[in-house]
Amino acid sequence: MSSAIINGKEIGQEIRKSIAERVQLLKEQGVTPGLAVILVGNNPASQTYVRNKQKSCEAIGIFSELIQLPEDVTEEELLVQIRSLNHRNDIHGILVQLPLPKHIDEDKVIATISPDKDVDGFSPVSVGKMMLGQETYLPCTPFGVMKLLEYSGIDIAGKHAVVVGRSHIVGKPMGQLLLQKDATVTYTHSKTPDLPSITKQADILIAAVGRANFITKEHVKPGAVVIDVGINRDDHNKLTGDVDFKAVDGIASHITPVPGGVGPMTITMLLYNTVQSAENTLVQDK
Ligand SMILES: Nc1nc2c(c(=O)[nH]1)N[C@@H](CN(C=O)c1ccc(C(=O)N[C@@H](CCC(=O)O)C(=O)O)cc1)CN2
Repeated sequence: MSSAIINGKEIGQEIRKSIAERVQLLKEQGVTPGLAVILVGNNPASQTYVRNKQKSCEAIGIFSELIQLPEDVTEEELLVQIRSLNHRNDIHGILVQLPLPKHIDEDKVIATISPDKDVDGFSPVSVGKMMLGQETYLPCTPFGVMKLLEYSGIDIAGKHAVVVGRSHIVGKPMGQLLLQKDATVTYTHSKTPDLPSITKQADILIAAVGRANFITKEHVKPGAVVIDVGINRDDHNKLTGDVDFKAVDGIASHITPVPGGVGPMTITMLLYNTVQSAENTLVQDK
């Protein structure tokens, strides 16, 4: 029997409907949520993601502004743009599309975004608050995975979750969010010896290693929930996840496809965080 598919496109659409209602309520109170997106250089994948973010904003009534900077922009020029956006009342969320060119210090750039507008949830303040379980903007991809599990009725408490990958933007926060929902979390990565012996213990397996088809049937316990965060392109530019879907289908109880799984949720949660930020300004004004 095939595994149940967790459809991120459908779940994302459902969440976007409720975000759109919140946008309407904000507009009735004189606030239009605004997102500024900074894109440096000509990376084709980044251009696509940014275009999709803008289209998604437009579809639900969020104002979006694109700031395009050349590949050779200096770090200081980029920081000047961010500082200026930090002060604008019509901008509630700021994101810098990653990756950045090598000559720019990504950490410094992210730390310059005001924590109040850090709708990507990447800044040291946001990460620190998340670690402490305090209210903050959660990083969009792991936040989206949590919503996929919730909407699919998958219990987390008491489950063994294994995260494969330790990036700042997915692997590390993913484990933290699962831990906060009372999972027992094991972090693994590409250098973990005998990886299958650990991943095979997972009730919930998160693949966020950034290698096409890295997770095969030898890694998966029958009945596990498999979440594929990978966005890899093969030589023909075909999108492939970190999980060998065909091999794992039928072994996992639930699985996310690529495309159409986690990816659409990343943008949905960005919209969610931007609207949350706009709502926060109303609370602060009171
Ligand atoms: N500032 C940020 N940079 C990057 C982030 C991020 O969250 N913030 N994440 C990724 C890229 N990303 C968003 O920026 C992203 C990746 C994939 C998708 C998505 O919808 N994927 C679709 C397929 C789309 C396609 O055909 O290419 C899917 O999986 O169905 C959305 C957003 C790195 N940078």
